[in-house]
Amino acid sequence: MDQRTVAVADRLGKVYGSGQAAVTALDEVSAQFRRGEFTAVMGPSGSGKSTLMHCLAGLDTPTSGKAWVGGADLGSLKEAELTRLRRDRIGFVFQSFNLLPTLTAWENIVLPLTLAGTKPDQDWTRRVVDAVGLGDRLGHRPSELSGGQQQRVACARALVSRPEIVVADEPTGNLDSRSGAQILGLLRRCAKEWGQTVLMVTHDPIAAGYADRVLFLADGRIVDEMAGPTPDLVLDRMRRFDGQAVR
Ligand SMILES: Nc1ncnc2c1ncn2[C@@H]1O[C@H](COP(=O)(O)OP(=O)(O)OP(=O)(O)O)[C@@H](O)[C@H]1O
Repeated sequence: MDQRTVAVADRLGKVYGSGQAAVTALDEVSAQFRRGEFTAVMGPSGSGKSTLMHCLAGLDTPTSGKAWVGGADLGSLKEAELTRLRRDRIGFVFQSFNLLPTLTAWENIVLPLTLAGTKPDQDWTRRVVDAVGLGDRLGHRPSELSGGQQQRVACARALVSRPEIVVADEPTGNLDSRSGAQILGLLRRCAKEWGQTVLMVTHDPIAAGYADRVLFLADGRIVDEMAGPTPDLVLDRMRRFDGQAVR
């Protein structure tokens, strides 16, 4: 294994339900994710993108195969160890922001530290807050912020504990293109400047163009990989998903 490998999917399989109702969401998916690498995961609806991310981030348990993070086999961890790993090593950004409405932007950002009972690393927190560029909006509640600003708060919250891995599930799905570009630029910076490993699910070829590589899933399998993606190349590849719905 490459020394820079931070996360590994090793023949991951996931079957939901059983018998006639069984759905194979992942079918022997193997992939490695390196430090400082920004990977986009694409594929038709239902191809297993979210399931793959959730298994890699310890939010879901695979039916077969293994997920490794930082040398730890997630399947061998006790629930408390898994919770700690998720808290300390993985930052999550979701399409729907998931901010707490009663807290200010600043309180939302430092919430993971408050819950963990740790003091913010002042220097790092300042860098994160500067990077998301919320300026004088830190005292506002989510309802007083635009969607783009809310997602920037969510990104800062994901980054404040300085995780090795940032997992983003359609982070720009609810944003206009300008706000989306700010989020994507920030995720790129996480990888290039701060050496974090970024995994992003997206349906958008423009978003995928910010990544270092794209993994294409179909029917729970990796069917292709593209290094140095551009929106045009990605769009081209998506059109070739035989007869499958492409959003
Ligand atoms: N909790 C669940 N119970 C049963 N089936 C599930 C569950 N979660 C996902 N699935 C099924 O597993 C398959 C893969 O789902 P997944 O959400 O990973 O796909 P996706 O590529 O992320 O889709 P989308 O782009 O629509 O979000 C789908 O057929 C889905 O219906």
